[in-house]
Amino acid sequence: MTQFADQQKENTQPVEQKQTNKQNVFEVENLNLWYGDDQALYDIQMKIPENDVTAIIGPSGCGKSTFLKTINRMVELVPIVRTSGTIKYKNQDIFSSINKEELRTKVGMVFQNPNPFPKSIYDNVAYGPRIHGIKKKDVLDKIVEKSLRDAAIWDEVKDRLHENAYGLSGGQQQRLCIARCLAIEPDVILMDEPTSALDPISTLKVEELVQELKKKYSIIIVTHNMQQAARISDRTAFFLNGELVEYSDTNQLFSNPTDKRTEDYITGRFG
Ligand SMILES: Nc1ncnc2c1ncn2[C@@H]1O[C@H](COP(=O)(O)OP(=O)(O)OP(=O)(O)O)[C@@H](O)[C@H]1O
Repeated sequence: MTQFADQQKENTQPVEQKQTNKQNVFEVENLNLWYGDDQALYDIQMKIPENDVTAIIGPSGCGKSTFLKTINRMVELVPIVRTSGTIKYKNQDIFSSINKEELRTKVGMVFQNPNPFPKSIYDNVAYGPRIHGIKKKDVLDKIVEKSLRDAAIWDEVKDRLHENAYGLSGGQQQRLCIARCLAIEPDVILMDEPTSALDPISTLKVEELVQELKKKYSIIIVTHNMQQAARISDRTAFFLNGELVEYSDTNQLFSNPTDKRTEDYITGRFG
């Protein structure tokens, strides 16, 4: 574990946007978002590199989930939402150059509570590919096996693929949901507190899985758990009251934060 800083610092430095050699999967500029008259995100600027694990931390209500749901346009399911600013996914403006369905195929999402469909394990994973027109059994069989293997759950379910997914434990259900997400071949996986409903052993399995998945996917994970962010992420963004206060390499953010508010939060002075 990284040591948290305990030095007092002046709150004068700008949000760090360190350049990396990697391409960015997302480039967010001047993003503002309102629910009706209430503003939830303020002028967010953020470049998210590919094949990194990017953690989003911050106290309850600071806008973490809203931000996550904005970058795959799920937030628009709330009718009163209004946004301004630009978000580019691989250089394409997500509001004008790519349609929502295509974006959501490329940017999959895993939620806080495992939410398998009331179907068999097999049919849960085959659901997305079938919607995308894949009908042949041998092709679906391969996709299902590969997705379950990549989600590190194949060995546990290979002999019960046609049993109902609700018969799995919570941790297994969450890895099944990750397999379901992988089956549509996304580039990016958004995870909204994916382990907060899981026991410590299931949490560890999902954390290990995230480390494997980042070899192929870019992962953006909202977590309340700062130790988890420190363990599994390459970069961390700290949100507070709808603002992005600090965004940098995870080691730096936890060991040498540039903003006093970040330091207060990671040292447990509030939140
Ligand atoms: N559907 C909605 N309608 C109106 N306001 C909303 C809606 N969803 C979120 N908000 C408001 O937007 C702000 C940010 O909420 P959000 O859920 O993004 O925060 P969060 O950091 O993810 O919180 P938590 O850690 O508790 O999940 C809060 O003030 C919240 O009340």
